[in-house]
Amino acid sequence: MMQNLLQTPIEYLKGVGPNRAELLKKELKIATYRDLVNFFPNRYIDKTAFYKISQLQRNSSEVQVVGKIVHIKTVEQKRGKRLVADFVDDTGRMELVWFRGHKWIRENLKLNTQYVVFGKTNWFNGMFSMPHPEMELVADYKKNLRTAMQPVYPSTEMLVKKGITNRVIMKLMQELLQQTGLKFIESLNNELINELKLIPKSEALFNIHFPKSQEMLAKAQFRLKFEELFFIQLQLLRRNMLHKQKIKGFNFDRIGENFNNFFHDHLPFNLTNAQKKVIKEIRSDMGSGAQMNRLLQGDVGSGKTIVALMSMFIALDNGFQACLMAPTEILSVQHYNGLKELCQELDVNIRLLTGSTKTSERKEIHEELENGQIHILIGTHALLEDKVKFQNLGLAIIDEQHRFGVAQRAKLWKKNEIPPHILVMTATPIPRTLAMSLYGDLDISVIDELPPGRKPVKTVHRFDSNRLKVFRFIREEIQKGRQVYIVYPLIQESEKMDYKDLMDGYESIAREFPDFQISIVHGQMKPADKDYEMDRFVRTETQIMVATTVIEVGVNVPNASVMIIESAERFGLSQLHQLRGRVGRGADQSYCILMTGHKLSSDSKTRLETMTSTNDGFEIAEVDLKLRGPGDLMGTQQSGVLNLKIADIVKDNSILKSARFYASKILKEDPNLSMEKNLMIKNAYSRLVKNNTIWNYIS
Ligand SMILES: Nc1ncnc2c1ncn2[C@@H]1O[C@H](COP(=O)(O)OP(=O)(O)OP(=O)(O)O)[C@@H](O)[C@H]1O
Repeated sequence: MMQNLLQTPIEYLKGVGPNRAELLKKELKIATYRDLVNFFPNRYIDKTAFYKISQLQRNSSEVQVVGKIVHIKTVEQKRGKRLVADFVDDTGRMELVWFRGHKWIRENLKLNTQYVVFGKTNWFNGMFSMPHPEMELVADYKKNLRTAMQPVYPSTEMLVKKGITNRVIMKLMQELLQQTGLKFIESLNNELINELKLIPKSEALFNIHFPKSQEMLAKAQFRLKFEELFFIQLQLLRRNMLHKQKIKGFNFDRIGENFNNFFHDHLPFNLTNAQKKVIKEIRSDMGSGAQMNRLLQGDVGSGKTIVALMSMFIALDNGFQACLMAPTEILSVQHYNGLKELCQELDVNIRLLTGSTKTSERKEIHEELENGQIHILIGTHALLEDKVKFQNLGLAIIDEQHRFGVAQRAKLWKKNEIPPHILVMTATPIPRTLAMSLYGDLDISVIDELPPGRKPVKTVHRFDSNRLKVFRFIREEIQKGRQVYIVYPLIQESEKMDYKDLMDGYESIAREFPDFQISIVHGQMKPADKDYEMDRFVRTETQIMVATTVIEVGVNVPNASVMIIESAERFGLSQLHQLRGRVGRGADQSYCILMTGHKLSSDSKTRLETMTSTNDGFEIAEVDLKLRGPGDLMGTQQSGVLNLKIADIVKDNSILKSARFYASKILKEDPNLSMEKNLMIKNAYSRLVKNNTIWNYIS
């Protein structure tokens, strides 16, 4: 019954009718009573205060005054006519002004009758004037629904043009909430309501539209934000839980020869505590009987590779194969060389498969993979091809999730009847709260500690006018035997201009340093040429690498100790941090120099200051999130975190944490929400799952 009422088409609401219904649907996607209830104001105007005309301030914004019109006249102006009314109260006089709608106003306004007027005032010709005020007879004002704060709803030009003003929406909302008999079913349990001191749902929905006070508004907002985030988290956590129950995984409970051998005899350094913790988490996942789906986050240089390798050993020790997939050829080769070196003393067969693997070798790899001779396969997305068949793939590691995406992850799954365990590694720190929502389907491990003895990269900001000094510094470093990166921005919209910048830069550097060898790498080069240039730099045949951001991800040249970033104001924070991560990988002191012109926006300044003040990727990611909002962070588009109606993933961080905490607590105690006390939650949850939109649970 109540469900039905909420689903009532909006044209049945008094005051709507077919034309308005059409408009509301088109402009605001409001088609039913439910849609209207869930259409929230985006701000509120405080209407508790009344001003006397004598109290008006020249810089006041919106004010409310009671008085009467004593005279109306039309004033001819160069730019057209305007209608001016003398409006008085017992303290003074002001003018109400209209530039449009004169006829209607003249016919309808009553002289010498008390009105409440509301609007912005201007100081003009020695007097206050209020253009196009909202007006209401004091008599009506007393009758109508009053709230301390007037809601202001999102609107469109078309709506205003067609007369669906904010006032009209308010009226409709009032009609809906007070005249239709709409009632809302509670969707949280008493425990939550009591513990968090939440107000009842119906009160929250009423106060979000017509707040009785500042305090009630805050309570309404809190309740609805909590509820929104709570149900999202409940859904994510439950999906994850069901996945674990449903999707069986290989049970790797053996820790055998490879792992132990390596751990005891061949580990080149002591693992950090963070690495140990993460390996433990992975071990326990792989031995749990369920399929692992884990995201491994670790700042640049935090030592993810060794964690990947030891996880692969667990698969090998249980008689299975493993693979590692990287987004580019350069990175695959780098991983291949690195892992091969680490495994020198072990009886482990590692192979590399990329787009440029020769046909004969490729064939051999295919065969040896199928008959189990290859233990570990490393490569690019060439690994995803159907021809690549494993004998028994037990663990698939994906480096840099963002470049692959969920669909490709799924493809890896299909390589076996039972899906392999999946470990996704990323060096782009994602703030924890965002990660919770973005990767709700993955468990998350974080390496939050750098190996000991790392010297933090010294980061400075220099203006272009100081370039000569910077050049001198580059020279000194190269003379000490180090190598230098010089990076130029490359954004798609002005690819041509960027290309020109890069080439101009290259030429001026070549002129400045005729005695040094220079590599150049950019996106328009053929992969083979890129690799060739990169390789020269890796082998220290060149001292300077001029590049666009193609070198951003994962390139490892420990001897490179200086990173110069040109037009640094044009880079996002995460990108700057990634670029900086290319130096500081060896024993030497490293430097990152951010070059800019003098004109900088305040956001650019914040970014540069953040970079020069911290090396902590997670801290940087938090600032980035605050500056840009989640919309610009990679991967968010597809995730639905942006479809939040009332909560803000950045500002409501603490509500999100608490929502996550309680969702998880409830599921732990009552995984299927079958307990009596969770009935309300269960009902709301089923509606949510059925309709696949969070906000349909409101009812
Ligand atoms: N516990 C440790 N103690 C000392 N050195 C370590 C430790 N763990 C890793 N390293 C070294 O630190 C360097 C960086 O490690 P690795 O390449 O695994 O980082 P990463 O997390 O993959 O970073 P990036 O994403 O930037 O490539 C390597 O040279 C590695 O040998």
